[in-house]
Amino acid sequence: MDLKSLIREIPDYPKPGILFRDITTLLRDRDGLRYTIDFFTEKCDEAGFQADYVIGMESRGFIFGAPLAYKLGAGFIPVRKKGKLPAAVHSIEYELEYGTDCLEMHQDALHPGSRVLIVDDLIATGGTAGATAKLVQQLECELLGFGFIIELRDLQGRKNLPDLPIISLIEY
Ligand SMILES: O=P(O)(O)OC[C@H]1O[C@H](OP(=O)(O)OP(=O)(O)O)[C@H](O)[C@@H]1O
Ligand SMILES: Nc1ncnc2[nH]cnc12
Repeated sequence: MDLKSLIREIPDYPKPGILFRDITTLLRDRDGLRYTIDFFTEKCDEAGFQADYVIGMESRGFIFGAPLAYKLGAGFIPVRKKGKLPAAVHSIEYELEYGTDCLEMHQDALHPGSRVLIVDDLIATGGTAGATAKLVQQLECELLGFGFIIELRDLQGRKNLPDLPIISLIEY
């Protein structure tokens, strides 16, 4: 399936100079959504990811992370923007393609030795995924790799990630 044809492009959103890759047009397409999750699962199986947990980052990472966790037989752990999680958290600040932000994860969500896969809709600069990787690695977990629906190659986000397998379904 031509997944690229289901991604809408919005110039100058949310700031001038940013070409926003809008996944809502993929999500509303029933065949596209099913194909995306099934294809993502297949790629994770091919990569040999045997995850105990899929971690997804707020908010678009939730949309793909939770169904992927279901398909892989893993649990799902949300990493949220500052102040959204109710129990004690670990926090980390990071830079976005268009700003800075802070991510948090519950302190008791992971235990040393947990096998973890980090999933998001898109990697741009790699700031979000890189910060999440640091959170996970501080907890002595086994980070298996990363999965993205979209990778913006020009921004070289991979440079901000540890040297681990990376899956991306669509590249620009
Ligand atoms: O590789 P990076 O440069 O870090 O950019 C990628 C991140 O930016 C977007 O999230 P955003 O923070 O806009 O939040 P949202 O998912 O709530 O829209 C996207 O969903 C990724 O999480
Ligand atoms: N160009 C882009 N399109 C959609 N989401 C993004 N997150 C960071 N950069 C983005």
